[in-house]
Amino acid sequence: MPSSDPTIVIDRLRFTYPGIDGHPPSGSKPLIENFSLTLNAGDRCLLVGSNGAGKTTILKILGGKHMVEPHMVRVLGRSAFHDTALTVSGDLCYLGGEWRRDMAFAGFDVPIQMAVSAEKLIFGVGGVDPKRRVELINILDIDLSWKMHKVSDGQRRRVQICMGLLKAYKVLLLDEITVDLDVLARANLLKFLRRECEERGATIIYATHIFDGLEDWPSHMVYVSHGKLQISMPMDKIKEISKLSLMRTVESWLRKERDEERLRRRERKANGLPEFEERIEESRVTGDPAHSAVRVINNGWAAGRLNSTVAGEENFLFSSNRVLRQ
Ligand SMILES: Nc1ncnc2c1ncn2[C@@H]1O[C@H](COP(=O)(O)OP(=O)(O)OP(=O)(O)O)[C@@H](O)[C@H]1O
Repeated sequence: MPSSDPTIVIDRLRFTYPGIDGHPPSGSKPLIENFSLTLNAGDRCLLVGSNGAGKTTILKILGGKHMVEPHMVRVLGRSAFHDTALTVSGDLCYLGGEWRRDMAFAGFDVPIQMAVSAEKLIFGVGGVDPKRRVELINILDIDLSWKMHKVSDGQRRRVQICMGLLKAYKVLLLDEITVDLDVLARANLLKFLRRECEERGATIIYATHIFDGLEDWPSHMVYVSHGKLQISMPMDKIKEISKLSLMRTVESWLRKERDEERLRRRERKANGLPEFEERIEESRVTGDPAHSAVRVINNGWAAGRLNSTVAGEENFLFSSNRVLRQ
């Protein structure tokens, strides 16, 4: 029986990406601010927002990849960053950006395109219920003899998703993982995920820009803009308020946000200010490159259990910051 305690509690979350010394650059504005959300066992929450709104950041914080104060984010009553047993046990599972590029296999990062069979990869994941494994192989229609360096992107993704879902998680965080899947594979996967919530009481947060086949999937919707929670509602409430389809509803929210943003930019410009708000990083200021000749070389490196890629090649104007939890 699933416990009646909430599975996810976010309480006035505030987060700023760390600078080179592991601390937020002084004077920087938090990326995520005053963000609260509670979800229970069985909830399927769609996380939506425009590019750069903060969805991935929120999922990574929930997945224990960024450090925040322990009381701000509780997953299954624990702090994911401080309590590594949450992810090690498989109770908390995060499938997102880095996972799409490399995959965690038996505790190691191995390239997704190596000359190895799907069978070897899938059966290499230990501590798995064999019935669940067979079910996932069928749902994702995987041919176990596929060699990973000779399959299509979508086929490779199916193997990867299968591996990611093998353990019976209690909380699953999905950062758009279905981009390469064909319509059938995506529909089957969504059906499977829904059943996981209904029958096992799993909680899923799914960040996506693709609304095909999602009309009746979520139990909750969360809309985030500029790191702030705009809407958090059960799906039936959303349907009461908006008579539009899910995609059109989200489109109307984003259009309104963009129009307001454009108006703000026009006003800034009219007042002689730079059109785009300047962002403070380290002791340097970045923003509209036309207004700032400064190159950004900070990569959010923080000591301890955080690492990051280091850019700073001569021709790079902007680095793609990446702070990862090992
Ligand atoms: N490592 C980092 N260091 C500093 N800023 C970052 C870092 N990663 C992301 N950001 C900034 O945080 C903001 C939110 O990024 P995030 O990836 O969470 O957005 P998103 O909603 O997932 O966007 P998308 O829909 O494009 O995936 C962006 O403005 C981005 O520039």
